[in-house]
Amino acid sequence: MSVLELNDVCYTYAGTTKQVLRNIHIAFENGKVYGIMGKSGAGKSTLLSLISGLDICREGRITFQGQDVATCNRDDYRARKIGVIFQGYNLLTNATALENIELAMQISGCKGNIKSRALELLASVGVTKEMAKRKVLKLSGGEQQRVGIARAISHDPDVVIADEPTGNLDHETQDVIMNELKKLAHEQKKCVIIVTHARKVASDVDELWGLNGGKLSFIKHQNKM
Ligand SMILES: Nc1ncnc2c1ncn2[C@@H]1O[C@H](COP(=O)(O)OP(=O)(O)OP(=O)(O)O)[C@@H](O)[C@H]1O
Repeated sequence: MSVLELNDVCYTYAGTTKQVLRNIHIAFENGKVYGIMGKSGAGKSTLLSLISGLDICREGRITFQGQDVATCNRDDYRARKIGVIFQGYNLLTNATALENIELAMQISGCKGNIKSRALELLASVGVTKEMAKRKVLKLSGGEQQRVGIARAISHDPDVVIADEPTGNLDHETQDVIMNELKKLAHEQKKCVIIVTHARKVASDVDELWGLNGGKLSFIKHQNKM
């Protein structure tokens, strides 16, 4: 069953006439990694803003577990249902890896022993206790992105959105981060949606889609599935 569905979604920015997204239909399921490729200006960021609840879908419908995202409490939706991973990591650079996770957990209202849960989360993506105590700027790009992944899943969202998550990383580290994202889908049964230009990443997802001229079309399934 799908966790997130887009039905006939169109989008035009206020004050403009060009339709940036045109009649988008897609159903995302838990346990899969989706890749969305498209040229610069194809509408990828616009699509992610709608999916993540940063912007409201006014034409067509986006539903999360059957509920219309446009009419639900979007602060709650963003704080609890969706996790986001950014190309530039967007971590608090003056804070340690552990503090980044603890803060995210406090903001999203997590209860219990936040420190030990944060350390567990970091360990689950390969960040050791020693690394967790370092300021994030003293971590490599790949290590910072692991912290970014831990933060994105710190409130246990069903859907994890990654915007060019490996864009700043070398090929070997791209593989490591992709493996972490695949683990989230295949072992933790999250729905992982990756927007990417990287062909290597695109070749490693379970379902690949292309965004072209505002239209989303299916490209392929991963044979390994
Ligand atoms: N706030 C805005 N107001 C008006 N038009 C916008 C706005 N933001 C984006 N656009 C236009 O919408 C289209 C899609 O932009 P979007 O940022 O979604 O593309 P993208 O595929 O993410 O591009 P890139 O890969 O370069 O980040 C572009 O033509 C862009 O100029």
